[in-house]
Amino acid sequence: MAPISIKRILISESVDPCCKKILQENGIQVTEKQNMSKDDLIAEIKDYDGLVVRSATKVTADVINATGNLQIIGRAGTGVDNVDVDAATKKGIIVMNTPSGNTISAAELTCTLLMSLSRHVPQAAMSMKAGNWDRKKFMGAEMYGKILGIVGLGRIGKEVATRMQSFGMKTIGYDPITPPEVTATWGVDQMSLEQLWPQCDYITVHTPLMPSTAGLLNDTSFAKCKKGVKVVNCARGGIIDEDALLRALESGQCGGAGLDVFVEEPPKNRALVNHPNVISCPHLGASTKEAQARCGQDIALQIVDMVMGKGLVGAVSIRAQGETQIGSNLERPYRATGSVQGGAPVLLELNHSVFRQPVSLTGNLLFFKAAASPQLLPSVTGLLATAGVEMESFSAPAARSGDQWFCVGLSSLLGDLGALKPLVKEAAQLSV
Ligand SMILES: O=C(O)[C@H](O)COP(=O)(O)O
Repeated sequence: MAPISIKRILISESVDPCCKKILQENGIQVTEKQNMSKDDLIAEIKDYDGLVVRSATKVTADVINATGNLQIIGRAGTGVDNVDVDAATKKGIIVMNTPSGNTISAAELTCTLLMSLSRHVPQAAMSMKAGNWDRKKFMGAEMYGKILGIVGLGRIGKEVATRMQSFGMKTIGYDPITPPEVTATWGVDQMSLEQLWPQCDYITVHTPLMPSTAGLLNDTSFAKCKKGVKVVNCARGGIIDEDALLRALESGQCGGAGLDVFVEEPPKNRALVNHPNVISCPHLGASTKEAQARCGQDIALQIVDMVMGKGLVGAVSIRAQGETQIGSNLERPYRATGSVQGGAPVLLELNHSVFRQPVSLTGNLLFFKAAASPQLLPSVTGLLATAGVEMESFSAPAARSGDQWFCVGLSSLLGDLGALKPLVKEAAQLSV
């Protein structure tokens, strides 16, 4: 990968100081400006080669179109739903995130909300502050022996599962990508959502917000749940339909909700926030010193690597090298562009969170365009193994969703695409 020149970076939110320090040590000029309006950002952005954000900065198409020489949008955190990745990709701007820095913090907050819901800790604390001593009102329930449904079994879902198992909970889950045989090794039985809803005493969601997950818990799914089910959302506002949730809380179908995220932040839906069985936080999932230090460091080092031509770690979109966009085939909010020559596979250095592999990858995914035949995958992986390419894990997500892309996660950075060329040729023959 050729080095990319980045001289000036704007950090538009509160990002750990180590980020600025690392960038400056590598010769990049850094400006920090917080709480900018959209107009301020549009006026400012044209002077920068890079932008570092968290979730509050809305990097819309208007902002992206106002950029002059912007090369990189770095998200110090996981969710990129505040960035118009399509608009950035069209303009050749690389978008990258730091998907693992806040995993533990988000999982710990989820567990905190699950346990707070079971013992009404926030409500009891408020009652105490009001001068009361009410031991009857806050009768709770044990977590022990209860069933926790985890929708979305990526990094955070996995960490939540193992923590809550230590409280004696039975964990079941659903994920369209992570294979059931993998989650079984973490003690999570996978099943369809239809099977999952009626079994759960508690449900927690850990998916990105995208068309297929918006309103995942809605009137219909709440109706299928056990009466009094308690739900937690530390992922993204809108995965649980807020109006449906309020109706379910009012009817008692939902016994309580722990919410860290909202459709609008700060939330306008005061009836929801003020409901006595709702406990909420102002999007604090990643707000720990440890998570912020990791995310700040990760994004700075990833940008420095990119500047030095060492590769694109954590990229959720890459600079287009060819005509074909393959991301839209993947039913993911991420977009990948790369050169696809005559249907041959392409090596993309992409954020492994796209496929949320069960083990940590270095960020390399190998895509194969194939005739939607799951039988092809063993041939391809066999081919890679013969060539001595190590694979940490692999999946065929596209085959599962009925389209025509295969993906293999590689355990090491291949760096030199040339090393893969003979394989690419052979795999292409396999795929036609
Ligand atoms: O997507 C994320 O990383 C979390 O929601 C945290 O967002 P934040 O960086 O704005 O706290």
